Amino acid sequence: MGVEVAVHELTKTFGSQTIWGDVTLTLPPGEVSALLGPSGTGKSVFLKSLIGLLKPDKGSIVIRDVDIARCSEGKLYETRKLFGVLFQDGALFGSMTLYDNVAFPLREHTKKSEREVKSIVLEKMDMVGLAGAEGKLPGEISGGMRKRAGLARALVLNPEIILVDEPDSGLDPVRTTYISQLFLDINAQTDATFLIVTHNINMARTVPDNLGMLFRRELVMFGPREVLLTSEEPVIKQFLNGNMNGPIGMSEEKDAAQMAAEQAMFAAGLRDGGEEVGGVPPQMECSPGVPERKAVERRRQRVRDLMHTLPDAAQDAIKKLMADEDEHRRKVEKATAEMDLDDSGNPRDGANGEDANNNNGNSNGGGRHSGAPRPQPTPSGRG
Ligand SMILES: Nc1ncnc2c1ncn2[C@@H]1O[C@H](COP(=O)(O)OP(=O)(O)OP(=O)(O)O)[C@@H](O)[C@H]1O
Repeated sequence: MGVEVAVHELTKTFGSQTIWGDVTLTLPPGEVSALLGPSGTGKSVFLKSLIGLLKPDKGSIVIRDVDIARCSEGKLYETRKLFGVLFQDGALFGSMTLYDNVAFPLREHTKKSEREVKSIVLEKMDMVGLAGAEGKLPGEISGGMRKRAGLARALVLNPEIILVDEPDSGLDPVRTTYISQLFLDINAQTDATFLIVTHNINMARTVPDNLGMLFRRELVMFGPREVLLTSEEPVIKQFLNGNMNGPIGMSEEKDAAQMAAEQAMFAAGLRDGGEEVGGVPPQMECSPGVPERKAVERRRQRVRDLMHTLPDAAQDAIKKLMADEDEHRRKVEKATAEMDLDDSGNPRDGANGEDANNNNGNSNGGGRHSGAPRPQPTPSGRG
């Protein structure tokens, strides 16, 4: 299972500029979390602080009992091996083939033979859907493929924490959805803890288990995604609706006087440019054939435990989604059972007992193409 990342009262400044202060959040092990925030609020600085590339001024980041905000260089080096990072453009070496790019961390940080390197590189390239493209140069492929190659490289050392910086930058909406599903597939196959920094509202609404937002030099909120998606907090509503009506301004936050003047204009009918996107959509699923994410059941338990601490609107949304999800599972199980029966209602060869379990429940298969594809009925309301 991925590891927990516990951030406590973290503060980062550059000179007299406080980027954010007293940030406290815990990335639950093996779950997918996303961090939102207007441009310049320090999301990338936060990612860099998590991997120890930037030193915070105050607070702690505890991973497996090591506080990487103040540990020795040796411990930091060791702890960094738990991380895989996908930078915005994939950060590939332009003169190397995709194969050599993906092999790079293995050749740099391990003593594996070229045969072992090849087996790992091919496995990870397959996981990200790039099998066959090993000989290409980064300049010969699309931006989306470069990101996937960067992801394959981030995976070769089997990271337990995967950080992703703005995966949607430069991608069209369809490719953004594909890469979002790839993150969930990889989460299912590795059970690694994910943190995705994004501006993409659709991704934020449908992909993560948990959602947070940075604004005005602080973490406005962090928790199960239903909490942010049902929040009445003006900055969160404004961001999720992508409109001009709220505290986020053109280049910085608005002051009270400007807010009041604008409110009057919006009330008088000035259009705010956004489109109201209310409610909590169902979470995206993994690709057919990929084992279920282990995080799903753990998160359910965790959310049930903290349910009483959540706002009413979030509780209602969680209960409804859980009921829908149960119904969806029942349909999938029924369809799977029907698929495993012949016309006379008898189990088909190999579809009984252990064999059937292996096909559906094998989480050690690694590749996204392993295991029999499962039917995936679409839950109601899914786009
Ligand atoms: N090494 C540095 N030295 C000084 N200031 C820095 C440094 N790195 C980042 N900053 C400042 O920190 C602030 C936050 O930057 P950051 O790139 O983390 O924002 P962001 O939220 O990721 O923005 P975007 O969404 O536009 O990528 C900016 O004002 C930036 O200029």
